[in-house]
Amino acid sequence: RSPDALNRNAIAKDVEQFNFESCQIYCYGNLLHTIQMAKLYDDSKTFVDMKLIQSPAKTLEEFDALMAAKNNTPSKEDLQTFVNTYFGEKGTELELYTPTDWKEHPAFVDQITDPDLKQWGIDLNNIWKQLGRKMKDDVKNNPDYYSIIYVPNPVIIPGGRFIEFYYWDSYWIIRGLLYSEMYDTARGMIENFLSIVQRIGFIPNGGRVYYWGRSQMPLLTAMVKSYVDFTNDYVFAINALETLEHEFEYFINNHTVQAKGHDLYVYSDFSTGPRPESYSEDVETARIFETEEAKEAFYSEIKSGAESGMDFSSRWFINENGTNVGNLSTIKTRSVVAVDLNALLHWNAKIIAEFHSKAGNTEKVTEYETKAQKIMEGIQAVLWNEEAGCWLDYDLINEKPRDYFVPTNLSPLWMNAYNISDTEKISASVLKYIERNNLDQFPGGVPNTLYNTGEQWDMPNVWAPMQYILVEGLSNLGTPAAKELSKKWAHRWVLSNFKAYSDTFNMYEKYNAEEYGGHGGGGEYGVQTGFGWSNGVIIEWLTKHGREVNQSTEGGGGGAATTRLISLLGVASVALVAILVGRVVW
Ligand SMILES: OC[C@H]1O[C@H](O[C@H]2O[C@H](CO)[C@@H](O)[C@H](O)[C@H]2O)[C@H](O)[C@@H](O)[C@@H]1O
Repeated sequence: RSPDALNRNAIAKDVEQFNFESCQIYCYGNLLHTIQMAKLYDDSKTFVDMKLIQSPAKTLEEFDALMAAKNNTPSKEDLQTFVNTYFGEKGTELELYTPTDWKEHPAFVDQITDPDLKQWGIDLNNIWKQLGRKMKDDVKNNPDYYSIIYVPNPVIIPGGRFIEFYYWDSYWIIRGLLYSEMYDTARGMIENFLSIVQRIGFIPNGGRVYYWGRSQMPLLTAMVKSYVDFTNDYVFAINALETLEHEFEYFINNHTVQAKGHDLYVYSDFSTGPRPESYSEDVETARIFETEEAKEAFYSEIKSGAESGMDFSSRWFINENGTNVGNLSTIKTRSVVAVDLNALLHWNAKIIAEFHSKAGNTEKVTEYETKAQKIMEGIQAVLWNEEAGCWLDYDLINEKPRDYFVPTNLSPLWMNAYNISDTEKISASVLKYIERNNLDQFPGGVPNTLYNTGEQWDMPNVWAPMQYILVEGLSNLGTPAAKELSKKWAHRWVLSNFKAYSDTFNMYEKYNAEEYGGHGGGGEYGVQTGFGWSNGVIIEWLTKHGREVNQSTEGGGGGAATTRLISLLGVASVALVAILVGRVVW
């Protein structure tokens, strides 16, 4: 099927509401094109994060005047002068913010036995203060001067180049905050998202206008569920219901495809043009396409990949032979029915039904249970693969399952998108699938795919949210063998992240499956530190596993215990050298 078979009539009723004035500067148009193609900055995201000094209209007028004066061919210096004159520093719209509910010693720290890991838990809790941001009042008063989208409450950002909120990152950040007992900050972030759905109709990929037309994994409803599980505040959930339903409908209305007679869902973007934050990169990759139409289709595929959060990965490559061997120019995200998105929409419907049940709205309970059931039937009929013994993404172009490992293949376990009465059978098949793909062999965690393409969501990179999906999914499955593997992988992840932290005092956005304690790389920007979701997952697992995990337990290659021994040996040799030269060095 061609992606044009998507129901594009419904497009963008919501996207049309995305009428920020500053989009004329930051989302599309000649100014964006000219400045970004001049490559004034090493990271293309820098320019679109800079604030305007004049209004968008005045800036465009001045830009047109420059172009006219320079015969439409301004030099790089002319453009740099223009940017220096009409744009301010990036990131000045945000202030560092220490959340008022931050606690020095949250109770989770007392769950950790190993003294080094306990200190790490304290350090991670401290990092929330470094990642806290609040918007300056000027953003509220003059939103047209910024690419950042105004939100009323402080946020915790991922870190590094990611200085604004990101939608799916926030799920693991919010869970970490809840374990750190920062309930107000967590609720504030959820309220920001609710306000965005009320204003715009959907949640963009991240908190910038240039992410127009793409969302990310719809985890808002699950964020509310997490908050309720910690606080029992069902009134909050019930008050949010109308907005949660709206977001659910946004996905259903704009992401539906048909496969084997079932309605299923694909990641899909609705804007035009290259990604503003990676503009020249996309234009250059698109050079291979001859027509404007083909280039535009490529831009859509690429932005749909960003909507999935896995930007980028061989998971989305479909070449002419129908396999995943390829590169970014073969990206076909909109033709891949993604297991995670479907399981997540099923989960959304179930949670919305549960909140309606608390409110006593029986008709709505039936409505959402029915929606959940329909999605589940599609997942079972199209995505469950008896031969593989697991769920697999489905290729709409070649009408066949994609038998390539991605952690999201197991996401129905995490989101309970399977028939509980099949638990034993599913457990046996899924464990065989894990064995067949040798997924337990990696010292640094389970990689995102088994193919090394140089893209950041491929081998050997390994990501906290994906480890979370695997570990929590196996734990949910609940059979002794699945629980044992879940625990083993959780301990391995904690210890490997700890090794990286002990070596560098950094938490990374991604790690390296092949190297115990190694960080990730590849893709179009350097590895980032901070880092929101990595910290959130570790805080949750230190809480859940802190009594058992310690540096002498298996961490992949005997890692942490060996590291400790090596550092002790290191200290001993420094001492020996000091004695030999007759000086005391400490
Ligand atoms: O600028 C390139 C891309 O950066 C983002 O993607 C990556 O970081 C996000 C924040 O941690 C994360 O949510 C995403 O999964 C990462 O791949 C951004 O989301 C992309 O839209 C952007 O093109």
